[in-house]
Amino acid sequence: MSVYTDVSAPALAEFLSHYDLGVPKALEGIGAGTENSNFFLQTDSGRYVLTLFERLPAAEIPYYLHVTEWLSQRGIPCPAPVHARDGTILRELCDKPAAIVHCLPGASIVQRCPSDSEVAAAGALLARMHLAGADFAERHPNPAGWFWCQHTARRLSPKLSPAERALLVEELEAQKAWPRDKVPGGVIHADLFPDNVLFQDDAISGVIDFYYAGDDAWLYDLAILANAWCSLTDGSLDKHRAATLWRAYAEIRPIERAEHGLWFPYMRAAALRFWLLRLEARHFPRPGAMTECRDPEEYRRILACRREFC
Ligand SMILES: Nc1ncnc2c1ncn2[C@@H]1O[C@H](COP(=O)(O)OP(=O)(O)OP(=O)(O)O)[C@@H](O)[C@H]1O
Ligand SMILES: N[C@@H](CCO)C(=O)O
Repeated sequence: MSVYTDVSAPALAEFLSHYDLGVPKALEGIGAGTENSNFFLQTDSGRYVLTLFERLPAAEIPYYLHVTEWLSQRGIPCPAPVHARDGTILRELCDKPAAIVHCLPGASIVQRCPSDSEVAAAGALLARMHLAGADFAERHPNPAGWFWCQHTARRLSPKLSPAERALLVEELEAQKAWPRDKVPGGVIHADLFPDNVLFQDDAISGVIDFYYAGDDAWLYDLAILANAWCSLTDGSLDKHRAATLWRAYAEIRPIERAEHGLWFPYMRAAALRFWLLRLEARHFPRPGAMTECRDPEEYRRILACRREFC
């Protein structure tokens, strides 16, 4: 569970006095998620999500809120920020940057494999999101892109076992040659795992958690989905599900010839990135009241399996 900061009733009341959202009825900490403190906020005008940003510097947060506002205005079901009376979308609560966004209906898939139709829906939604974000003007390099991977690998190295360190060194050496800017790209979500997609009546009703979004290759975003939605327990790729994902995506954004040869390298690059992300969370944990740590081994296994393809 992840709620790093407790919000008292007086602090909430002061915060809400800047918004036209009516009287607060309930504030409930959300257990899922690892990065921020999230709360369902019920007021007499509706249901919202209150986020206190625990990791991101305040200066970077407006980008994420602008992206979701832009995409939601273009038909992507994502959490549009609520504007305070003075027009701002980012304020401060308990000495943390904080925002209120609209609460989306539906529930994510938990403790089961996504079905073919759910995988296809996720692929199609990702393609729509890429196209909807194509004209978004703010530039923001992928915060967990190649530069971050190299930096995090150096930071983690003394904490790793000899076998983990050897794997990391080999991967950095192999992956440094792969092109990252010669293929179509733009805003990518970069964390579209099943827990960040809400379904209602078999259709996607919400895409959440844009706090890793940034500019990168669109195919790399699809590779993140392939690992997250189409991996078996042993880390191997369910090729049937991956083909379903690819087809559904390509029907909406046809994949260019230059991208085809990068499909497997990008899955491997995406596996490395999430292995590092989880290792970082394990070896450099943030102090938190309730913290869920995801297993780095899952992504080490996925990485080991993707190495067999390229
Ligand atoms: N706009 C929203 N509408 C409905 N539910 C939401 C919304 N935002 C967040 N949630 C709920 O809160 C949970 C945690 O949110 P989120 O995934 O953004 O957490 P996080 O800590 O920011 O990130 P991460 O998943 O990367 O660790 C989600 O699983 C979902 O249940
Ligand atoms: N989706 C990431 C967590 C960061 O949002 C993971 O599964 O490691």
